[in-house]
Amino acid sequence: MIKIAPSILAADFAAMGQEVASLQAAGADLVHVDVMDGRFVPNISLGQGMVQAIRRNTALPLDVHLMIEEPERYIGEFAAAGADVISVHAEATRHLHRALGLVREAGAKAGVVLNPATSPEVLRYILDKVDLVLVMTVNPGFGGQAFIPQMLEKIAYVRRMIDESGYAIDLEVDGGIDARTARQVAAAGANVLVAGSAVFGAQDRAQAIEELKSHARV
Ligand SMILES: O=C(CO)[C@@H](O)[C@H](O)COP(=O)(O)O
Ligand SMILES: [Fe+2]
Repeated sequence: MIKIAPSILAADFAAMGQEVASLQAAGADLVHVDVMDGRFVPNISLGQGMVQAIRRNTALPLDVHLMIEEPERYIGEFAAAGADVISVHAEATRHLHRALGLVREAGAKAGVVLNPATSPEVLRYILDKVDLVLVMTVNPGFGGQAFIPQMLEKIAYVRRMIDESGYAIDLEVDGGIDARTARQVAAAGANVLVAGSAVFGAQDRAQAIEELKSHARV
């Protein structure tokens, strides 16, 4: 089953309540929330207050993508704000294993994110600690970037690692996902697709989500 997680980075921030509320009826499975600190990535987006406000406007699970240095400092606050999944970048913490444990202790599902240049080998000893692996298909920091095709090989490699581990772990991809790349990433083994521009840039969001799902059915 393919799940679509629209990224609210591409939404109208001045109308976030309505933007988020419209997603469930449009067929979204999760709401992807990009948190950027201006240090780990060269952009600042939103924080715990916005996550709380989004929580009040949807029953969909909140998939919080932390693009912040030393994410362990804020895991408790994002969990309290209503995050269902909290994903931390492997590159942003010295103690990835501990950070993932903190996410689960805080009551959220734990995700680990890999930048395009990061080897999937970093997952080798932590697969028992994660509910989700997120393979970045662009360099994090901005919406609307072009998909990096070399990531298809990494997605397929991570899919094999997950299947061999025997754990129930989602494989998410993020960045440059449209109908064409949706088909490619799903064929490589991804089952959760983040889409910002492809959903919020469409005239009809329900149609855009259905189109992504139908292209990903392989
Ligand atoms: O985490 C990020 C960017 O850092 C993403 O979630 C983007 O917001 C996805 O946007 P599109 O590439 O789909 O427009
Ligand atoms: Fe993201």
